[in-house]
Amino acid sequence: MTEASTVVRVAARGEGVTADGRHVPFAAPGDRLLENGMIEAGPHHQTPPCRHFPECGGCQLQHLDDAAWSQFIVDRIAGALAGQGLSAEIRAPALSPPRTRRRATLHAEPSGRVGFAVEKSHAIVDLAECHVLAPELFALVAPLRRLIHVLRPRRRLDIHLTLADQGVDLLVNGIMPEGLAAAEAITAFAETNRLARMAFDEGYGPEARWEPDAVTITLGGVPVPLPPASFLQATREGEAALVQAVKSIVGEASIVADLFAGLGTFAFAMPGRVYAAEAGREAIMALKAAAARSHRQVFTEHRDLYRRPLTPAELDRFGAIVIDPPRAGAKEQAEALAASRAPRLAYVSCNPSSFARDVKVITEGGWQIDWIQPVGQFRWSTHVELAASLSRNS
Ligand SMILES: C[S@@+](CC[C@H](N)C(=O)[O-])C[C@H]1O[C@@H](n2cnc3c(N)ncnc32)[C@H](O)[C@@H]1O
Repeated sequence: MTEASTVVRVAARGEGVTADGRHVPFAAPGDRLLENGMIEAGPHHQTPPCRHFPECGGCQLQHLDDAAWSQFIVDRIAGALAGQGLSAEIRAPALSPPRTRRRATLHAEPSGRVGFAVEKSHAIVDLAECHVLAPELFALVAPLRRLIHVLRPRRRLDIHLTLADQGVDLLVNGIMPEGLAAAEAITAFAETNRLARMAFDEGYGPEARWEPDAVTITLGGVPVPLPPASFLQATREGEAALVQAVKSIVGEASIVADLFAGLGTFAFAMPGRVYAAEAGREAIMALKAAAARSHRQVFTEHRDLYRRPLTPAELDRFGAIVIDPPRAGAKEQAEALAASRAPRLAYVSCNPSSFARDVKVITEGGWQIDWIQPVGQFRWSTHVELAASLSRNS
């Protein structure tokens, strides 16, 4: 029998919850809350691997072993569905290993501190180690610190790092360096660290100061031009798990719609003809150029799917539909999907709450959820991603 003080689950924000409903920070399922307020570690409580945990805002769940983290992900999805009166088969989550994050935003203070922001604060943890970033990204932290001392920013900078085909693509927001000393320091930094690109943006758009070769990211075997700070799935492993799930849903459909297509993560993985819609101008132009160059049958449309969702009649032309909206979900598009007669739908989501809300609308139109593949690509964080298979039942 479970004691009242035993932690039985992890809440959406990451704290443990006891059988009698008390919230306990940094407690894992199986831990016990003692009378003196201390936690007695249970079998799923692991020693956090990083010295910066829990101050660093990059991770919230390093005290959970992988089994408990998986269960958290499944519970989060099941809970969001239950909130809408829904349930579904939820498969075992595909977890990305440590040190595989290929895209991250770090912050730098004028003092030279470089790292993630402290949870619920503006302070920055000066990173001495990181167990989630790909080694290529982490290797830049110390050299960045030295560069910041030369650039002498007046305010905090946001540094977007992306691992591209040619190396790391770095975009620094908040400064446009001027003068010879800065120019020389930037060139030396980019050259020594073999950067693919280094760009700066002070609010008027990115300006590349280093880009020896055109920067690309290969998606589905196609090198796609990579605009600075583009959306990409956070890890290669996460991308592969989502792509595999989407491919199994789409099957042999000869024409597929990829809605909220980004740079074409799913469009370029599809076997047949693809229609790709995306509101980001740079992204859809990159996708279009890559499709033309690689002779892929991908038809692109620069379209705001919140203001102008595909209509049921437009959707009915496709053998399968893939939708991967931002965190807010796709309320307007979900309403049209509910009325569409397209046979298959792959809904990819980074937010179980908006997913459940949209899927509720879609199922009311005669669809059913076949299964859900969760993906944990933000290791030790409370972010949850998923790909869901839906088909018409009437
Ligand atoms: C979660 S990302 C998915 C991108 C892509 N499917 C991938 O896996 O790389 C969501 C995409 O939706 C785009 N987006 C945001 N709002 C949009 C809108 N109103 N209409 C169309 N696309 C939008 C973003 O630019 C972004 O590329």
